[in-house]
Amino acid sequence: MRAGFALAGLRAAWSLESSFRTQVLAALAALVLLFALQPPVIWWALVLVVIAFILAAELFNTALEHLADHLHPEQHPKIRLAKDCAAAAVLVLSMAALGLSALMLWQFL
Ligand SMILES: Nc1ncnc2c1ncn2[C@@H]1O[C@H](COP(=O)(O)OP(=O)(O)OP(=O)(O)O)[C@@H](O)[C@H]1O
Repeated sequence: MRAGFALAGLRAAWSLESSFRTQVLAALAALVLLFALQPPVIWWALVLVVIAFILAAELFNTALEHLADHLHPEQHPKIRLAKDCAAAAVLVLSMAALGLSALMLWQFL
């Protein structure tokens, strides 16, 4: 079952990757902030989309790391490039989330 495989992926990322657990906790903190500030619905949509993008990027990052480590356990500059770019994707989205949080606090506090 497709959903079963996806849930297995979520469970694996949660148990293996501390960065995924950190991102999930940050997402929960963002939801608490939304409930506390009660901003207009567009802000809820923006925050939910950014949360989904970050968690999805983190899952792709985890998938790529595990695939690379399995297929090529030795050090290689191309593996470094692939892993660094995947990590950079998560960083870019995390910076967008920080900017969005700052804007929301500035607007509604
Ligand atoms: N096989 C490799 N060859 C070359 N460089 C590597 C290799 N594996 C890891 N690196 C370098 O080490 C960094 C960390 O890789 P690692 O697989 O340990 O990820 P991680 O520390 O688990 O990252 P994350 O916190 O995103 O899960 C990579 O971004 C890359 O620069």
